[in-house]
Amino acid sequence: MTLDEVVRQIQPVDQQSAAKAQARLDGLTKPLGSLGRLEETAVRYAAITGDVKPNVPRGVVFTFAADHGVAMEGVSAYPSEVTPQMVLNFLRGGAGVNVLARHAGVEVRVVDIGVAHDFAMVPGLIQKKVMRGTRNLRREPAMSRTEAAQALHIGIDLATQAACEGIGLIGTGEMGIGNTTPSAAITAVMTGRAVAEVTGRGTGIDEAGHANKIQVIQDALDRHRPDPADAVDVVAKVGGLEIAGLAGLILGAAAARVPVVLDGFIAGAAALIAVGIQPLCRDYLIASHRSVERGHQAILDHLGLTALLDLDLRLGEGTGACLGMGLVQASIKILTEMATFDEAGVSQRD
Ligand SMILES: Cc1cc2ncn([C@H]3O[C@H](COP(=O)(O)O)[C@@H](O)[C@H]3O)c2cc1C
Ligand SMILES: O=C(O)c1cccnc1
Repeated sequence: MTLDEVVRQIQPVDQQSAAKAQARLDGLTKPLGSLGRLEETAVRYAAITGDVKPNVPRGVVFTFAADHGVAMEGVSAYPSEVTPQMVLNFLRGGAGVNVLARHAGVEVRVVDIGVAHDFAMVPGLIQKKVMRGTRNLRREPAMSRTEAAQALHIGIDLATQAACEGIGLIGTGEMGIGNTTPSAAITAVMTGRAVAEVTGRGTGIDEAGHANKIQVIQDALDRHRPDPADAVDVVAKVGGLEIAGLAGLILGAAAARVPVVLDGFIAGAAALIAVGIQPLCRDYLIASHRSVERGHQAILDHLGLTALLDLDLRLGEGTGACLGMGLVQASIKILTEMATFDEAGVSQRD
């Protein structure tokens, strides 16, 4: 599918199914509205899928890995070698996302979309490398428009394929040392906020490192002047391969009517790009948690989303998404397994 085809395929969510799900929730044995955000989540699931009696879906979290030329500017507390090292850790099942995915009963799929390392044939790794890391966005565009489009398509294809396999819930994950820098750049451009307002400390840089990171991002925006009305331009000039891949994943999932559970700040930046390309895909998003990273709240506000959890997480990988997917599963069970007042013979309110 071309990007235009995917964009055209995305439809508004189904308000009739939402109303039916809400009516069922209102008839369950509990004070009206008392399951709060869980009810809202079940309603959103029904609106997205059009299914008012859903089975608990199979879930997959996609962890896209890529490197960043801008890491050479000292914007991260960790070296770029960590990116491929963590990819191998994901494949062995030893990372945070693996643990929380097992806890939620969801699968992790690890995608090399642009790691600056040549992996041997590693079992389980989805090899889709567009290039060995982006260019240093302080000095030149991170990617060409063609490279960004390639990364978007990889995400679209993976979501489309997952939907064909019957996957009913998709989570976003990422790994890429330096990637809070392009994410903050995207956030500044797409929300119109000042760079300092949306730039945080990522893996834990100090005060001086933080000031440098803000300057690096400001230099990039001054140099490239990305056009907020053209989200592909933004992700190409100041983005990352995993961010473009995740934006494609969101678009592909929305086109297939599969709900997407967003992780934290980097996922949020990808969502800004996806929604910039097709505003309708916003309604296919569920925000799992509010990240510690400064700027994440600005993204949630811009998208009109409220996070389900606030656990002071700042890891990424898809860790928060796994927890959020567990809550989506819980909300579906409430919708389908709980007894109504009639069924249970419980008296309704006067
Ligand atoms: C061991 C380790 C595991 C990680 N897992 C996710 N991240 C997270 O930290 C990085 C972003 O922060 P920054 O922009 O400051 O580099 C990304 O790789 C993100 O996924 C990790 C970082 C480290 C060091
Ligand atoms: O919110 C996130 O996704 C995040 C924050 C800091 C570092 N890595 C990821």
